[in-house]
Amino acid sequence: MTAAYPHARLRRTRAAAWSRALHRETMLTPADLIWPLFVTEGSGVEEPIASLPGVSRWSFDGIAERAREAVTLGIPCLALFPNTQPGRRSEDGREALNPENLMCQAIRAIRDAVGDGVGILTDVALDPYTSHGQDGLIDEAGYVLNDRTVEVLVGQSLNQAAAGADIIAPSDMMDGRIGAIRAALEDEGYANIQIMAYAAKYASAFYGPFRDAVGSRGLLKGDKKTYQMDPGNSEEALREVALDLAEGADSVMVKPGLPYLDIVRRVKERFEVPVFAYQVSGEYAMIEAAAAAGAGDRDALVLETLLAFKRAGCSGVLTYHAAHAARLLT
Ligand SMILES: NCc1[nH]cc(CCC(=O)O)c1CC(=O)O
Ligand SMILES: [Mg+2]
Repeated sequence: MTAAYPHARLRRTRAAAWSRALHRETMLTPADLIWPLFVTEGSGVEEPIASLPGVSRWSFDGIAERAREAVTLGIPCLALFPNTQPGRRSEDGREALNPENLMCQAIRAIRDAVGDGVGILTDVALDPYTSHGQDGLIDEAGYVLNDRTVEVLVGQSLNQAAAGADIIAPSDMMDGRIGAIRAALEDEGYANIQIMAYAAKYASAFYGPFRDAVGSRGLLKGDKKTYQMDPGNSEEALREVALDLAEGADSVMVKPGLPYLDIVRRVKERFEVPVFAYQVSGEYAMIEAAAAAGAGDRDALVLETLLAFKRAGCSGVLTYHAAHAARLLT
């Protein structure tokens, strides 16, 4: 044991700004951020999303512009989510396999704009492409079929890989998809494409604004509780992570973020692998609403919450505040 009061005074090192800087254990930099972007059709289009104030869907030219901004801001990675046109959504989500879908075109627009100046993370799941808003194929009763969905997810992953994705990020929570996708990537010569597995993704009430952004909120009947995790579970998250790592994931994701930092910590301590968190749409909206209501300073709320992810053990955070935070940090 070290000295006790009055020899030990923890306030000593807090007394001056220089000393607080010197003793700070955790740092947040723009390199810790992944910036999610919503893609829509057309050109010169910016569609604000009402439930995500400050976030818009962009057509390819706008996506390319955001990529240039990311390079300037030092944000290393973009995550893409499409708002598929209603006419291209179907029961089986086959638009996910179209080499000309919004995701693939956005990948190419980013490459044309900045080359490999940013990493491109692509979401694998069928919800932006299905007419029923579920992440996979369903039977007559509406149950999401695991193994048949995995086959489609493999095709979706290869489609994204061919378009130039750097990180394949399955967010669907089907069993066995990481192993199937990894095997297919190896077979097709994509040995260096990363997989970031949404390993512990919970059936959360915080996803509402995202479903508006990709246009699936009105389509979704029921919930996703037969595949996403129960918020009461923590041991199960470790099991999910163990399986995804064994199947070939390079890094794992915990989602949502702030209410699940205990999971981040347990995963980091147990596995010592790169762990990421997704500060989801409802969390973003909550911070924006709090700031708008005068309940706190927006910039301070943003930086404190993002720093908390780093302190909990995250290598990085997927956040809609990425660009704003990076501007505050540079
Ligand atoms: N594959 C679905 C998916 N991918 C990312 C999010 C939510 C992200 C957010 O709320 O920001 C969701 C929503 C869901 O599971 O219904
Ligand atoms: Mg799993």
